[in-house]
Amino acid sequence: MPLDKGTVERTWAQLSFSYKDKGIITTWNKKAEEVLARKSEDVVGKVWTELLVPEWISWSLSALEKVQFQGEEVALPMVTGDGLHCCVRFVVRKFGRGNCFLFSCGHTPCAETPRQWPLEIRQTEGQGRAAFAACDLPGNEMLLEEEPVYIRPPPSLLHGRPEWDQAWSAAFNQIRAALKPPAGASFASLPEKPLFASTALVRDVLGFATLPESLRSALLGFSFPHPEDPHPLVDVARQLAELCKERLPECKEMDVKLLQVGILVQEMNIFPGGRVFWTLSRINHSCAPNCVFFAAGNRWGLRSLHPISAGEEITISYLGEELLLPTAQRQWLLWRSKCFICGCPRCASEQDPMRDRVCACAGKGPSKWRVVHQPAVWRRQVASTQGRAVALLKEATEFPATGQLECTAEGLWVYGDDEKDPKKSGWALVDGSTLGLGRLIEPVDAPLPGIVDLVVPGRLQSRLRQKALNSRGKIREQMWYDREFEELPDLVAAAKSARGAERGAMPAGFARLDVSSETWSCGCGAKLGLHPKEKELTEVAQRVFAMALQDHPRASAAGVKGLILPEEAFVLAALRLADDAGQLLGRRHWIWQLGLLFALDLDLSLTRYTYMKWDLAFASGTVAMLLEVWDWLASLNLSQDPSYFLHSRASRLAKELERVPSDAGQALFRDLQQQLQDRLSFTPAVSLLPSRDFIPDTLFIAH
Ligand SMILES: C[S@@+](CC[C@H](N)C(=O)[O-])C[C@H]1O[C@@H](n2cnc3c(N)ncnc32)[C@H](O)[C@@H]1O
Repeated sequence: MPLDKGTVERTWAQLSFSYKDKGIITTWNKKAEEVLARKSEDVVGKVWTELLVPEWISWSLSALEKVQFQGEEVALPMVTGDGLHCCVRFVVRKFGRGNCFLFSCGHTPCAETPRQWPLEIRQTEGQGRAAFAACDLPGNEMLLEEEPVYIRPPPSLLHGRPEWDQAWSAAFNQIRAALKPPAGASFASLPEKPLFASTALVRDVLGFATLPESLRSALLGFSFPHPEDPHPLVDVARQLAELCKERLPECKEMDVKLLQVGILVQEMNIFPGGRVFWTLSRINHSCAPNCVFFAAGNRWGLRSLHPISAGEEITISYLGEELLLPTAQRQWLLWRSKCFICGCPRCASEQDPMRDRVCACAGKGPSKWRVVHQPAVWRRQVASTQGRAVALLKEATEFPATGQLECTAEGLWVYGDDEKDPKKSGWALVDGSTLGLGRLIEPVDAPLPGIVDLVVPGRLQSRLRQKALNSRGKIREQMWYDREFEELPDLVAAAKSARGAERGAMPAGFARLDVSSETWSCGCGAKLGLHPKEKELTEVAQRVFAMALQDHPRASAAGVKGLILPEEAFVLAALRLADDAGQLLGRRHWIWQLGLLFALDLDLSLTRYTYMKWDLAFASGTVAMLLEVWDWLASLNLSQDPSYFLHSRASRLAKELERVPSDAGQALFRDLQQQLQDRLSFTPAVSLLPSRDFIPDTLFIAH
């Protein structure tokens, strides 16, 4: 597809040479100077083949000879001014046998060794075109960089136009279509909601209508759903196209169907920041991708997450943190925004580990414990440090346990048995963190991972309330979440007691959702029915934890993007929701884990935007939450390293912790701090997901 010269000249590297004059370079623009680190004055007048990697000259010449039409692509390995190599992908414009114009549409990063263009685009069955590795590709490496072909006009384009009168608003607000999930989809039972027109779609229309003809036809070469497709977005695009044709001068002469397709093609292929890319926009989605889209300042590209074998499909994720949602929710989001039902290996799997749930069998603790605290620990009649002591166990003593566990505000307790003298049987505390001590006892066979139980399901909300909430004003109840779980005491008890067993890698006792039958099957042989409250909790949690919350007008006015200003009632209800889900479904369930992420972001925001100061106990809890989410992610075996989701949060927290005053309990805190540092020692391929900024209004008090 030919590209418009005027448009590409602005940003793309451009090289032209004269065939008549034996290949002498006649143009070399600023972008070419930047990509190939060669000044125009050093290049113009030279023969262009001098810029090719010597051993690839004849290969490059024959590749160029094979080009028949304007708009075809060719990848040429070139030497930069610094003596490095990169492979530049050019769109060819040939002008007879006189001159050859080449516009770059991407390049590999400069390196010592000659590079090959990493991928090829091929037609697939059922998923349109897709990208495949052209050779074996290394992991954790930049594969290519690109300039956008097209950028959607900014919101300012819409400011102050005479068309935005009452009649426009009335018609615009009428545009909607029912988001009816297709029958048989995993998300078919999710509630039906309308899809509305947005101002971003109006920008799509104006951007498309004002494009030069040749670039418009280039855009139409990207994928989009058929204009008669029953998808609600297609319907919304048609209604908006009709309105724009009627009301906007730029669209008066345009065909409605063309405007409709213009919206759809942008929506399907656009990347964050409203950019469409020549190559990146041909890459399909996977919920366990092998590459990531990379954006840093004015540079965009593709980075591999793992080594990729030649011929393997290259995939990226169109989702952000939503990757941490269960299958039905991910599929629903992708269907809503990109009009396809994802069938990637993660979605096609029979099981959904995001919905791991406790089975009563998981409540059994290890059967043999060893004292690791010096000089000794007490065993007590009841699970409380106030309880009467029944036995003193010296360091290194090993003792059998019944498997009974009890969770109290002081932490997890195990019931130790004394066969010779039953009077000495009793409860021992596992971790002394609430007393300013470290680990007291450890299982003999399966040491517990190093995380300390500082934040447990049921206590997330009270933790924040104690530390930072303003109790002066009466908090308005949130109507969207009112819990009624009293009818399920047994389950709560089972989930609570199972807490100790939920750690680290998934123990055999965990119930995993068998997607095909919508039941949980446990390693112990139990089959659990669909939890009646899970659906209800999921619906709310999806809104609260997994989707971008609305920008507050004040934040937008201040020009700050993505800020969230929650009401105190909202924050409390969100934490209560996580608490309930954690108690009912266990700590490995996604709602509890996303609740921890939410709470972590709140903590970071509170210390940034209020006068709240860290103290040792609170800061230890924040680190423990981060470490718990990290370990959960690691145990899920997603394609991304947990640091992908957590690195930027962890590094911000590590900096914050330097300000925490030291006092009693320091050993535990230092241990947590060290664990955080250890995880930060690995730099992720990209860290795309920074913490959310919550700007607490007047609702939080300073301590
Ligand atoms: C950015 S484009 C990707 C390239 C596109 N396949 C093409 O033919 O140019 C996004 C569109 O590709 C398709 N797509 C992407 N990932 C897919 C997947 N995992 N399964 C099915 N279709 C997918 C959908 O139609 C989606 O709207």
